[in-house]
Order: sequence, then structure tokens, then C-alpha cells
Amino acid sequence: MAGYRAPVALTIAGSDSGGGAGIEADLKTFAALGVHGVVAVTSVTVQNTLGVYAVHDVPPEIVAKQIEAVVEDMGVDAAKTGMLSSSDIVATVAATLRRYDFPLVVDPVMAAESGAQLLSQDAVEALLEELVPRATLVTPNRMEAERLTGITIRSLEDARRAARLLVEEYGAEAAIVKGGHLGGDESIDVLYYRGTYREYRAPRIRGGCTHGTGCSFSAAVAAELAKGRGLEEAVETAKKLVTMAIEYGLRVGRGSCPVNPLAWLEIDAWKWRVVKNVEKALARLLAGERLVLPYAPEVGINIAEALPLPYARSVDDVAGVLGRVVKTPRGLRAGGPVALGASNHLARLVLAVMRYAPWLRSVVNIRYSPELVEAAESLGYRVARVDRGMEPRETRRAEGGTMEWIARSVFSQRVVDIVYDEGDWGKEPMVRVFGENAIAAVEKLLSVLERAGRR
Ligand SMILES: Cc1ncc(CO)c(N)n1
Repeated sequence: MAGYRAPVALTIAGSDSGGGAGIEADLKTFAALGVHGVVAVTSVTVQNTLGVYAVHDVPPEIVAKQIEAVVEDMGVDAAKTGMLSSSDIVATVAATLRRYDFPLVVDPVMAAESGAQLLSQDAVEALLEELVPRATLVTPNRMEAERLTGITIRSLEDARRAARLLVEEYGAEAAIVKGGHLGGDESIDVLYYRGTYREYRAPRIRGGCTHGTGCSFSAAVAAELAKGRGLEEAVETAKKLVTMAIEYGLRVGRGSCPVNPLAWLEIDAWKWRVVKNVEKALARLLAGERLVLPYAPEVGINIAEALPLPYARSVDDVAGVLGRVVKTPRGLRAGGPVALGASNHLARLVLAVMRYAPWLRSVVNIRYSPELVEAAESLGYRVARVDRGMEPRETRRAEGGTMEWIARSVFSQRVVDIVYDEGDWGKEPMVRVFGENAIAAVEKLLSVLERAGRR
């Protein structure tokens, strides 16, 4: 790839042993945005989702040398600073950065989510005097903006005044006061840049994961600046990435759970992958038409594959065949293309099954016949029967309730490959074959049909 050089972003920040904030969050964010990340570690924190237990600062000259080493070898396109615990580190970092002219995002990290202080009082002053004037953008949250400017922030107007002060009084090129801690159904950030204000809004996410939010936001802005994006565009992307990172947060630990900056990248990649897998599985099914036709149900066949957790939330996160696969006088035909949200019943079934067996992301259905169960068992598959006559009235009435009932009544007891029922009044008897992906589920189904046909 002659002539191509990957964009490089530098984070000058502390390490969070819990992997949720600090340089660990920054590197994931850089990766999510397609930027190579390099680091200058300022401090090693002993930390998890519950709190910060110890802090060990790196000597300032080692911090400076890390910066020099990466800048002089690879070149840095943009940088961010995070935790800079002492005024000595702030002063050394500021002096080192003054020698270079790449864009710089200053995240004035003061405390962890748990309340632990990560910056001494004299370091706050050093930050304002030495680093803020070098900043392309300063990214305080409400509390940090209050401590930096002395303004009590209770309204958007207060946030605007604080942002403007950081630019006009303290010399940053731009400042954004993040509104995640102000009340309301929206999280509103106020940017002051080139003499004007701009607001960035996102819905407030209830029950999301917020440990590392600030780190991820400032890293995302730095990554976008490293790619040559303009400041306002970079902030827009950062706001979207962080909102997703909170919504699809990593459910680990007993305290404040970490954001998931990779959600941004992974959701897109998985949407492609599940559609492709169902397309391949469909081609495989159609190639096995001879085996399938005798068992084609009246209601048609579908193949469903869901995004993995935590991304699979609704039927729109499950790929299927639009219009199903039906028996026609000319053989099996797909009603339409493969798409997300194209299946309803099987999508609900697989979403419900994943609560018990998250790796079983796919299912395909076929009409029940006793020899299929016999063949499946002889191949060593785990098979369970459900009696639809036993289904409680409540789940029958609820939208998708039957599928949830099937999943719960079987998978809460044990994990199986196949679930069948012998039907009920007006309900066609059905076999449902599960797999780790659509191709695996269809192969499993075809192996059963093949075995049944040889008897
Ligand atoms: C290392 C580190 N940097 C920043 C924060 C702020 O979330 C944290 N908790 N830990």
C-alpha cells in the first residue's frame, strides 16, 4: 500500500485496571473509529467498577519520553489528555506538547465515577494555566466545568457561559460542556467555537453503562481529528459513538459498568454478517430442495439469525427471509430477499432462546414428522418436545408469547438442538432446529432430512 499511512491518535492518560475508562477505553475508541492508537501512560490506577483503590504515578520524564518516542517515529495526527494526576505531570506534558502542533483534546479528568479524586488541587490550576491554552478542544462535564471556571452550572445558559469563559479567558480554541449530569430526558452538550454556540443532543439512556463515558468521548473527538475531520463533525460523531457505547454497555462487575466503545463498529459489522449468513444458508437450503420439499410446511420455512448479545434487542436485530420459503409447483421459492426484521415468529423464538443459550443465534423450521425426530436422535442431537396444549392462556394471547413460552419451557431446563411439537387445533406440527449461525442450523436440518430419507 505505497503512499498510505494509517491515521495515528495519541492518548496521554492513566490506566484503569478494570478496562472501562482511561487508556483502555481510549484504545478501544480509536480502534472503533479506524485509527491506530498510541499511548503515554501517566498513572497506573488500581481500579474496578466499584472504585479506585490506589494510584501510582509514572515519573514525568517517562511520560514525556513516551510522547516523544511515538511522535518522532510514527507521527501523531491528534492527541488527547485524560488523567494527569499531579501538577508536575501537567507541566511536563504541557511543555512537551508545545513543541508539536497537532490538534489536542484536553479532557480535564478530575474524579472517577465512584467519586475518587484523580487530580490534585494544584494540578487543576496547572491545567488551566498551562494546558488549556494549547487545547483545540476542552471537554469538561458539568462538575469539571464548575471547578475550572468557578461558575455554578444549573442551566444551559450557565453551561454556555462556562464554555465561553474557557475559550475567551483561558485560551482554548473551543470548549464543550457536557450535560450528562444535568436533569431531563436529553443529554445536551454545549460547544463554544469560533464565537458561536452549538448544542449536541441525544436521548438520555436509562439503565445504560457510564463508566468511561468522558474518556471515550474525548478519544472519539481526537480520533476524528486525526482523520482530518472538522471539529464540529468530530464532536457529532463522538456524541453518537458515546450514546451507543452507553446503551450497549458491558455488563460486568458489581459497580458502575463500563461503556462499550466498540458497539459502534460491531453493530454495523454484525448486521452485514447475519444477512450474509442467512443468504448462504438459504442457498444451501434451496440446493437441498429434494430433501426439503416433502416436509415443507403450509406456513412456509424461515431461517433466522440474530446479532449476538448485547446487540440483539428486537426482531429488527434478526435477519430472515422476507415472505418465507414456500413450496410452489416449480419447487421451493424464497418470497423475497434476506433482510433484518424479515422474520417475526422465529426471530422472537431465537431472541428468547439466547437469554438461556446466548451462542444459539439461529433457528430454521420444518414440518414435524415422527421419522425426523427419530433421525435427529440417531444422529446424537438433543431433542425436546413441547406440548402446545399445555401453553398457558396468557402467553397465547401475548404477541410473540408462544415463542417465549417454548424457549422458557425447554431452555430453562436444558440446552437442545431441536424442539418439536405435534401441533394443536389450527397449529401445524413443527420442528425447530437451532444453531450457532444460520449455516450451522441449515446444515443440521439437512443432515436430519438426509438421515430420515435413508431409512
Ligand atoms: C485512569 C482513569 N482515567 C479516567 C477516569 C475517569 O472516568 C478513570 N476512572 N480512570
